[in-house]
Amino acid sequence: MSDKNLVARQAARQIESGMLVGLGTGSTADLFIEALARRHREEGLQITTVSSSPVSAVKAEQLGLPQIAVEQVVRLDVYVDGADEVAPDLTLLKGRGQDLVREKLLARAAERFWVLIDASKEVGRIGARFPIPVEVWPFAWRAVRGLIGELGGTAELRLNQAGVAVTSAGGMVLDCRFSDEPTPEVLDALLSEMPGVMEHGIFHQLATTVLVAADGQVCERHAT
Ligand SMILES: O=C(CO)[C@H](O)[C@H](O)COP(=O)(O)O
Repeated sequence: MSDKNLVARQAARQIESGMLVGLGTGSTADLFIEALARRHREEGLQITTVSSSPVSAVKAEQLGLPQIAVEQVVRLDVYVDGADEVAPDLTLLKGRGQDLVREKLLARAAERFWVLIDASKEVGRIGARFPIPVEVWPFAWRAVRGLIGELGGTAELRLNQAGVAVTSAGGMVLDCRFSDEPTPEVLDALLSEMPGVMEHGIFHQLATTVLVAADGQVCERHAT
């Protein structure tokens, strides 16, 4: 069994009947949705789910998981998702999947936020491997790129085979790099208050537990 599958199953085992569970997006989140659906089907686990993206919503529906719309959510018991990078203080980098707005909304509304990774996602600092995704209103992308430049960063408009990549919330994505990198805390604050920004991929002080799989074992790291 792959490390991703192992960590997904371990997280699914920790879900209890009666919970409202937020479903993340990505290949690890997909494996968690499958493991959760198996428990619902075979063990009669009674749960309600809410999805962070149309892709996860379709998957949950196909597997028969009860769902509510994100519009109905005020608080949820647990949000479970993957990440692209995890720093030692449990700051995350997310957003390769382009569903940042709902992902952060659910992560913030959750009592607990469990992050599922394999050890390859652990980094010394956020942005070590991937650029920081910044989701922008389409009309604002050049202006935001200019503001990123004023902070000493560079920003590249994300493209895909169809041309410009458009997120599930209708935004465009600037993949940003900072040579003289501000701390994640400072960058989080600067990007969060920047006009034209819908959301960004730094998840600071949101994860409560990171489940890390390596060599067939899962260990848990908890926020202090
Ligand atoms: O942030 C995300 C989507 O926006 C994903 O959780 C992240 O990209 C990890 O994906 P995967 O589990 O496929 O490695």
